[in-house]
Formats: sequence, structure tokens, C-alpha cells
Amino acid sequence: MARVKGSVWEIAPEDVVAAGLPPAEAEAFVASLRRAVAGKPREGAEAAVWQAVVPLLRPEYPHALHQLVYYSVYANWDAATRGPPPYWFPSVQDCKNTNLGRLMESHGPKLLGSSYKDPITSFNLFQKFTVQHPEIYWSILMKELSVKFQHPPKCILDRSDKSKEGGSWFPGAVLNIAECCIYPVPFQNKTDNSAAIIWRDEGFDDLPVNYVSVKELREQVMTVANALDTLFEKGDAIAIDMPMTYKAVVIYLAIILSGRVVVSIADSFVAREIATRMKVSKAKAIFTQDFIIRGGKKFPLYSRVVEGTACKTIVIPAAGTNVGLKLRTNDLSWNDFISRTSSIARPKSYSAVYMDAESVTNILFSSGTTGDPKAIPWTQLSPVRCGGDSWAHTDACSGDVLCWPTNLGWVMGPITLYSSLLTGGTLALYHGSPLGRGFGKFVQDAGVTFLGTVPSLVKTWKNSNCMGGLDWSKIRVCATTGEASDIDDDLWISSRTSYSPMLECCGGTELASSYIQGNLLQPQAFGAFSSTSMTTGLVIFDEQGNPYPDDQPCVGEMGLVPTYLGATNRLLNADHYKIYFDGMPTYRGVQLRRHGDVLQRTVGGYYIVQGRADDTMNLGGIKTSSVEIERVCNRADDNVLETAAITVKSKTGGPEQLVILAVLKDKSVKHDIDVLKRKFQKAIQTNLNPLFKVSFVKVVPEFPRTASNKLLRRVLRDQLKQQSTQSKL
Ligand SMILES: Nc1ncnc2c1ncn2[C@@H]1O[C@H](COP(=O)(O)OP(=O)(O)OP(=O)(O)O)[C@@H](O)[C@H]1O
Repeated sequence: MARVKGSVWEIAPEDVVAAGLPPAEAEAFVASLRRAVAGKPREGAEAAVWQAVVPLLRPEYPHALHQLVYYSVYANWDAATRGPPPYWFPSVQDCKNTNLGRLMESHGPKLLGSSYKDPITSFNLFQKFTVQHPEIYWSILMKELSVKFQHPPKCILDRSDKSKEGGSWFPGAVLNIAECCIYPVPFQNKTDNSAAIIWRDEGFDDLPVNYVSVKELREQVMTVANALDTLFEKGDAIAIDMPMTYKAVVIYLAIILSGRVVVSIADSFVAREIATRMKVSKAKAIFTQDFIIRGGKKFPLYSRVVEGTACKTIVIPAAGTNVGLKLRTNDLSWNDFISRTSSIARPKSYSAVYMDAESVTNILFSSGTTGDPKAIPWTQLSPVRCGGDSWAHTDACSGDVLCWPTNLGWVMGPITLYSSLLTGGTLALYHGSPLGRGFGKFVQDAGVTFLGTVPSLVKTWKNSNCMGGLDWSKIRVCATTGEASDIDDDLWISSRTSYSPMLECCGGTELASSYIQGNLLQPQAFGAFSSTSMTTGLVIFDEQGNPYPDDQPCVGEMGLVPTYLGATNRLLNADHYKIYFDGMPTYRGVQLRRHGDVLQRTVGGYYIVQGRADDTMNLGGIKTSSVEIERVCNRADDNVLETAAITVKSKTGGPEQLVILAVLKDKSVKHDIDVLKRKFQKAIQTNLNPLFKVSFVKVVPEFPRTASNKLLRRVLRDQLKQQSTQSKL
């Protein structure tokens, strides 16, 4: 961490040298810094000062220099009275060229009357309008996506059936959402020759990237759909357990195009987890690879899958054209599967199977952070929500190349697929590990314009410094999701892309989208969400279930207004009502939908996720969240990679005791637990509450995580509970 100054005016050449610039360059840098801030008020104008100095901060500069400037500019910013410090600002001119800005310019005056000013000034007003009139918003937005109905819906939202908490969306509509992804769309400038997918295999980092055109994608999807018809019934559930390669995307779309249901299983699961997911979804078959090639290593996949299921398995070779092992009698290699279309007159043509909007297209599983993973059916409405939210919030459109390293088994897989293919964008897929330089080189060579991440990935890139020298200048928007991000890691990635906005996204598999999300029409602050998403009604309530007023800073559990396009109305392995509604407070006569997150609404209307309600702790009578404590502890010592805060109760009862577990960056460096404890204690007392007392600190090699890499605090709590019987806890 760089030495931080009390203000940007105090930065001297020696600080810049200490941050890594050569002396001659440091002199020039400080001179331009002084010129940039000349005449700016020394107090209260941090945002203007930051905007003035950002153009000087080149992506290739050492991170310590970016830290020095950013933290010095905001050294005296009081977040309690001013909200989180903004680092990215929309301009009136640029925002009129964004998807949402254009939409607001065309419809704002009509919908909001004289209250409408421009997309920046009127953002909040417009968002509120979309909550009250989701039908109007979605009817406008549908014209921007490549969603084509075979029969149009009778209306957008029918609220008459009171037994349906979320209402009926698009009643009467008939379509096939996969078909909507694979045809040219003139108004999106999408032709048969446009790139639908760009991909590269790990290890081929110096070869040109590969392109799949819209026509090629369509023909491959249709061939697979024809092959599926030779083996399976309409409506069958077919699983995919393999990396998110371009072939996996072809298979995904073909299953849906042919009127079947995809069962998404992340490729990291062990045989037992595969078995559970196959059973719950009643899948008839599974697509997989012989191996997974990742980070230069070859991991068995087929053997894991067959240990988990007796279903027919279709095996794609991870490398080359032939499967690299012997298959069970009933299983098929990819080549044998495709050759089943050889007797079909036109194997590359296929008539899509049209279905109701509410038909299931995909069964996904939640991460299982709070308990057993839920089996979540996505209908044809869920992709509409994904595409619509990406169009509006991350500005996905024709010309964009979208990359979000993930898997079709995680919600971000299908979201990224639809966000690219329904908005006219191109999907970028790296077949290999996203942790190393090879991935970063792909981002550069594919011309990625939108880069999605999860916090652990950014942390790895930053700490290994593996992306040095790469040109990521085409990236115009970054995004992060999954768990709370680290402000300094976000600063790192934003600085690597000339301070493009790093949009926070937080939602759920069962929502098919984010309920809070950044956008390009509001100033962005690291680690904070600038708004609820379009049409999302959100209520933060106190422990008695009383809602806080909309415009008031507060902290509490949140609930959603249930009329939420794309959200589930059933689960396959649990009682939907019990999980999402039972015991929830009502708001304006409507029972809220549970999501389980604790949110802080700050001054200025930003949201900060404080973690799951289940992870809330009570320290000396004060309710606080683990995430909040971890945020300050992560920065308490340079050798701390990450921390987990949990509380334990002694067997005899009494107050909850705060335990901080830490993973160190350099595990070979000797650490002193008492010093670490003092540092955590000081950081918590200075930044959060002088009354919070750290009872115990433990250094561990790594944290238990869900397969999607989310910290499992409930497992840590259980482990500590067991240990506490013997230890001094
Ligand atoms: N950007 C983010 N910042 C903080 N937390 C996030 C962010 N994105 C997602 N999350 C957390 O992840 C949750 C959504 O994850 P997901 O849908 O996979 O289900 P889960 O809650 O992890 O699993 P389960 O429902 O099985 O417990 C959010 O509700 C939130 O708690």
C-alpha cells in the first residue's frame, strides 16, 4: 500500500518515486498534477479534483501510484455525511449515446412530462417510474432486444390472479428464446457475417482468436438440435457439465431450440454433487468433456460424470478431434453424436419448437451459501430479464464484445450468453484458466469491451501482477458480482482500463438478474451500487419489519416488490412460498419477496451490501455484518490477503465473541498472532466502532468456499464451534 498524503497537494516527487516512478518522470508527474488541480478549492471539491487528475493516471503506472493519488484525493472525504466517494462520472453528452440515455431522451418527456430534464438529472425519477409502471418500461425495452414472438403476449403484466405473487408476465406469448439468439437482426446491425462468438483455446495465446459468425452459430445449433431429436423426446431435461466453451454454448442453445430443458451443472462439482443435480432435475442425458484443460494441466471430467450418473453421456474432446479415452457402451463421442444427422436431408436447418413464455428452458442451482443449493427453473422470461438489464445497465449493444469468465452452471453463464446474443453483441470465451496472463491476452486480442469479474479473480490478477503490459484499452465497462468486492482491487482494475466504470452487480440465480446494479448514467463509487435495477422495487426494513423511508440512509434486511420480470415462481426441490415469502413483511399491501441480503443505503442513495442476513452478528448489543468487519480488516496489514469475520458463543451462553480468520498473501512470512490481533482491533475500533472487541485471531491456509467461490462463513462457524470445545475460545 502506498504512503497516502493528507491531500493531493501534498504529493511530492519523492512520494511518486516511492510509488515506483523513476525520479525524472516523478518530477514531471507532480508538475502536471499541480497544473491539473491549480485553482481547485482545497476543501470539499474532491470529486472535481479527482476528475482533473484522472487523465494523468496512465494504466501502465504502478498500482502504488494510483493508490497514492486516489487515496490522497479522498483523504478527508467523510463517507458518513457525503456517501461513498465517486471515481467515475457520466457526462451529459456521452450518456445520451448510451442505450438507457437514448431511451430516456426519446420517452422521458412523454412519460415524466415537464419533470424530465436529461438522463443524468432525471435518472432516479425515471427508475421510480419504471417501478410503478414496469409494463410501460418493458414494452419499450422489448423493441431493443432481438426477442421475436411467434404469438405476441396479450399484455406485458397481468396482475389479476392474486395467487401469483409476482403476477403473470407476457401471458399468451409464444416464442423460442434460443431462436432469438441465432438470426440476423437488422436494427442491431447483426448480419449473418457478424461475429456471434470469439474464442481461443488456452495455450494458443499467440495465434489469432477464432470467430464464429451468426450463420455458423445457427447452423451448428441446428445440427445439434437435429441430432438431439434422434435420441430424445421433446421436453426432456438434458444436462451440460463442461467448461463454458463455444461448443457448450451451441449445445445450450440447441437443447432449448429443440424444446428441451438445459440442466446446468458447473464443471467443478464432484461426482456426488453431479448425482444430486441429475436426480433433482430428472435429466435424461449429459454433455461433458473427456478432460478439462486449465492452467496447463489436464483434469479428468468424464470419469467424474460417469461416477455421478448412469445417464447417457455425450463426450466432447477437450483437445483435438477425438475423445481421449474409452467410453461406456451407451455413451457417445461428439463425432458419433453429430454423425446421427447424416441421414437427415438438411441437417443444418431446424424449425424451432415454440413454447409459452413460462415454459422452463434451464434448471440452474444456486450457490448454496445459505444452505442446500436450490434447483431453480428459468423460463423464457428469465433470458429477457438478463438481456434487458444488460442492455440498460451495462449498455450492452451491437459492437460490444462481452467476456465474463464463468460457467453455464453459474447464473452469470446464461446471463452473459443472453446479454451478448439478445443485444447484438459478441460473446467472448476463453477455453482455459482465467487466472493467468493467457486470459488477459485473450481479452486484449479479442477486443473485449465489457469485462465481467468476481472479486477473487481480480484479487489474483492484482497480486500476481500477471497482466502487466497488456492493452485493455478497448474495455469501456467492467463489472463485478458474486460477493462483496474489495475497493482497492476495484481501483486496480479500473485503473488498468483508464478508469472505466466498475459496475457492481448483485442479484440471485432465482431473479435472473441483479436487483441492485451500477449504470452509466450515475456517478460510480467503488464497492457501492448506485441504484436498484430498472423496474426493481426494493424495501429496507428494520427488525420489526417496518420499512425505512426510501430517501433515508439506513441499514437493514431488504425485501423485493414481487412483480419482478424473470424471477422464479417455483423451485424444484423446495417450497417456493416458504423460502421467498413466508414471514416477510408487507409493504403497501403487498407481501415482499425475501432475498436475504442486508443492505446499507448511504447518503446520496448508494447501496452497500453488508452480506447475508444469516451472517449478521450481534456485538455488544450492536448488530453488524461480517462483510463490514472484513472490509476494514483486509486493509489492516499488508500481508493479509483476505479475512473472514464470524462470531461464536460459548457453550454457557453469554455474548457473541468476534473471531477473525485470516489468509496471508505470503505464507512463508512469519506472523505474530498478537500483532495481527492488535492491528485488526485498531482497524475495527478506528473505522467501525470502538466497542467491538476482537476475541480471537487465527491464520488459516484458505477459506472454505462454495463451488462458485463464495466464502462459507456458516462452515467456518461450525468448524470453530467444534474446536471451541477443546480450545480456549
Ligand atoms: N456484488 C456483490 N456484492 C456483494 N454480495 C454479492 C454481490 N453479488 C452477489 N452477492 C451475494 O450473492 C447472492 C446471490 O448468489 P446466488 O444466487 O448464487 O445464491 P446464494 O445466495 O449464494 O445461494 P443460496 O441461495 O443457495 O444460499 C446475493 O444475494 C449476495 O448476497
